[in-house]
Amino acid sequence: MHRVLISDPLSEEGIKPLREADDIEIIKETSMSHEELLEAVGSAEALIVRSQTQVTREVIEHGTHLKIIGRAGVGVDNIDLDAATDNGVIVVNAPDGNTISTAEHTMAMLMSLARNIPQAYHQLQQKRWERKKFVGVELKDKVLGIVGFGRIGREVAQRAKGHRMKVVAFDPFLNEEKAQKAGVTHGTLEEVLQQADFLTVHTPLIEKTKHLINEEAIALMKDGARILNCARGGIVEENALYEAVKSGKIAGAALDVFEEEPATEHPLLSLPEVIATPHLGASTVEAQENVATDVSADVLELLRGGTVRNPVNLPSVSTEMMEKLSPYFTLSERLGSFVSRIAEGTFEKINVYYSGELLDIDTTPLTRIAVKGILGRYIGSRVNDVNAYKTAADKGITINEQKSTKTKGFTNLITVEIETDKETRSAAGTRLNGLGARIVQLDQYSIDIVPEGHLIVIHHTDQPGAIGRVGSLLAEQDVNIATMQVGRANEGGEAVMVLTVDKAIDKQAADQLSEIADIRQVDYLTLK
Ligand SMILES: NC(=O)C1=CN([C@@H]2O[C@H](COP(=O)(O)OP(=O)(O)OC[C@H]3O[C@@H](n4cnc5c(N)ncnc54)[C@H](O)[C@@H]3O)[C@@H](O)[C@H]2O)C=CC1
Ligand SMILES: O=C(O)C(=O)COP(=O)(O)O
Repeated sequence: MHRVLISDPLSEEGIKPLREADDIEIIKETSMSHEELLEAVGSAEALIVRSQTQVTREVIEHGTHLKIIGRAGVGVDNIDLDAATDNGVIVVNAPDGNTISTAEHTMAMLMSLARNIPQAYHQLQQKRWERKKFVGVELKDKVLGIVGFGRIGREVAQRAKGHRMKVVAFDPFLNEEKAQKAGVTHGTLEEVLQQADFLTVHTPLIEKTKHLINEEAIALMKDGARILNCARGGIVEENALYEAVKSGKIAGAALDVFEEEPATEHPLLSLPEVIATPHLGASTVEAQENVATDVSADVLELLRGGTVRNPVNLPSVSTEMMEKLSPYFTLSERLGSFVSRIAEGTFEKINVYYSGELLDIDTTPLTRIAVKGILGRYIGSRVNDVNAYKTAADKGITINEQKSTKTKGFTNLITVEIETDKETRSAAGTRLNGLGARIVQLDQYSIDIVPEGHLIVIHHTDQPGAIGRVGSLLAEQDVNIATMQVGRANEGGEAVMVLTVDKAIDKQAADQLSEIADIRQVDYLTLK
């Protein structure tokens, strides 16, 4: 008998297949204390949650029999994915089931915001017939700025077009062609901020999107613009939003989510221009049935020894293959992270070439992990070697894996290349006997760096003094250079410097480096 613990409210209709299974015992306890959860998870093979239960490392480690965590919804930011992976627990979610409901909720919030519906209703309840106070704005011909053009962002765009709004969207995976197909205008983040009358965010909450809409971003927006967040608390910085609404810079905001939930005492709720719902985006009969059905199917499948449809963290390689491939996993992922960091533009194609002793083995898992390294720049921990291909396909990125007999003198060589709408960039790496992994080529330049720690990649014109100026500027920042590799196409021509440094530099230091004469591009990253 497999024990399944359900710790958040889930649709009974959706979990019917689990209820009806002879080999499943369900424990549904939706108001457990932390201690009760720790105890209950101890005997469960599956844990199914929504956004409420915080599935921390402590919870996962108490789940000594846990095989799978099912998230009946999209965002997995309440689940410690690293801890799940470390403990061999597969995490699955339900990425499609609540898209429509959340898009519809966003539209409800957009219209309520434009017409002050909650505020006016509140006044009526106080027996006040207020008409002058609640003059709204039309949506027609207004610009809706969308940040994050994934499943929900795209659905919101379609509906906003129905209201004859102009939609301008930013997403690292969106280019002119895809935008045109969707009938929206493609913009940079700055352009979207500058043009939006209403701004709505639909990204995951990951390191890169935390406080994406902060004081600086809001300053770029039109005076009197309005902001919506029906994605995750923390994408819009709450203090910055509070100050902007208080000062009148932002005319109003609609929030379904907060950095800390429940958020009944939040200062934003004291502002009359702010309307809010208690994380209701996915709370419809239909969405709840969809996500519960999807997650139940995966849980049932896995507990019976099958494969899951919506894995979030699952590394699935046979033990035998693992032995051959494992020395190359880290190298592949880091090559992917490295190239993705230096490539500019919208990613369109990923090419991975293998040669030498990698010619005769199935390198697909390595390609997947290279793709994971690349997409991780934008999607964070939600992409893994299992879902990397699907995620790339969803984003319209083609993956091409090739075997090549060109070894360039190495016994094994992996080359990861990204084609964007602007350029093609590549890096090649090898494992040297006894010395570990090395990145040996960046575009046309031969280099030799260990792919770990803090790196700075500088593209410049080969001129006397350039290296010295970089060294001095980093010294001023108290950044110690551990190694430096320089490559150039020809004397006085295009050149590259790759530095490993003892501590990470920040954007400000990188900007200062870019201001040095003859320097064209500065990228910095940490490989770990
Ligand atoms: N309020 C609620 O009840 C619900 C909230 N959500 C939240 O909505 C969000 C979006 O969900 P989906 O559309 O289903 O996910 P999705 O994965 O289909 O789309 C997310 C998009 O954000 C983009 N993105 C990532 N980093 C970005 C950046 N720095 N700038 C711009 N775009 C970036 C990705 O490329 C992707 O296209 C998630 O945070 C999810 O948790 C989802 C369902 C219900
Ligand atoms: O699916 C998501 O990401 C959501 O935010 C929905 O959250 P919920 O399942 O309603 O607690």
